[in-house]
Amino acid sequence: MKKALTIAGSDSGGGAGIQADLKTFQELEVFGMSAITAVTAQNTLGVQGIYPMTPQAVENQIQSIGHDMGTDAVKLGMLFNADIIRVAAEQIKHFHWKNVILDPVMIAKGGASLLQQEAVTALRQDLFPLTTVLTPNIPEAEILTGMTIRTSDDKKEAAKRLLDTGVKQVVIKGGHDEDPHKSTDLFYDGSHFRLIQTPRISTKNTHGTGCTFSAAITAEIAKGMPAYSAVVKAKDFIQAAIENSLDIGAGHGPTNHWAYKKKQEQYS
Ligand SMILES: Nc1ncnc2c1ncn2[C@@H]1O[C@H](COP(=O)(O)OP(=O)(O)OP(=O)(O)O)[C@@H](O)[C@H]1O
Ligand SMILES: Cc1ncc(CO)c(N)n1
Repeated sequence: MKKALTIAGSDSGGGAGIQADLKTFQELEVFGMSAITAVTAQNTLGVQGIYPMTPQAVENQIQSIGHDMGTDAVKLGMLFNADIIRVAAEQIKHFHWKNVILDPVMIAKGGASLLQQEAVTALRQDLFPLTTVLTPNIPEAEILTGMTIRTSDDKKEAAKRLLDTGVKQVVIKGGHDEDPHKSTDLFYDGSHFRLIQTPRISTKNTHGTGCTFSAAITAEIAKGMPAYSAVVKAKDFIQAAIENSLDIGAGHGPTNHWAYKKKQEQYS
């Protein structure tokens, strides 16, 4: 049984954060474990409250896993502040964990800040050098590179700049780009650019798309799949999850974590 650890925030609404990660791990048949960085009071309408854990609490959770169970891959999501980022980086180094997927979560849909502004430097300095796959959306990639991203060439330039910081591979996600027909993610490993494209689905139910996508990458890497193939599979997973999204709540509803597996079963 392969294992995956998510170090991230709790979403009481169940569509993003730790909850999305564990649901995705379960569907992709890896054993999911978690270290919670913050508890959010959240639903499909927005974030009503954020309660960060102490850095010690985060450290202790990671150590409990490291000393006993170990993990085949680690996913990092909402980390909230620089102290939590430092603790996560130290523990990843301490346990020599190599498959690190960093989703640099900054702002929730609706605008709530899930990462303190001054923590961006810690993210770059402490975590980027340990990162196997970085998965920013367009606004996050803009903040991390200091450039505006509009065109496909801008995405490529941003990907190059991100690799200069020590990250091994990057996927710049296309959920926020302006193409009304396609949602295009750009993968870059330092030598080849690859575009992963799917039809854009017209829906308001996109809460947790980013978390689910990077959790699927993590699960596949934990099972031994190379990074690019893991990203392609994760794109299929999130496409099915958005296509069959759940109309729960009055705002941005969650994606459907069952959909990918159901689709596989139908065709087999
Ligand atoms: N409307 C859509 N139709 C098809 N694919 C989409 C759509 N929106 C997002 N995606 C895909 O979902 C994945 C996550 O991308 P997105 O840019 O939404 O992440 P994010 O902004 O980090 O998500 P979150 O809102 O959870 O933080 C990507 O693979 C992207 O291409
Ligand atoms: C806890 C949490 N992590 C990440 C996101 C980004 O989708 C969110 N909304 N909530």
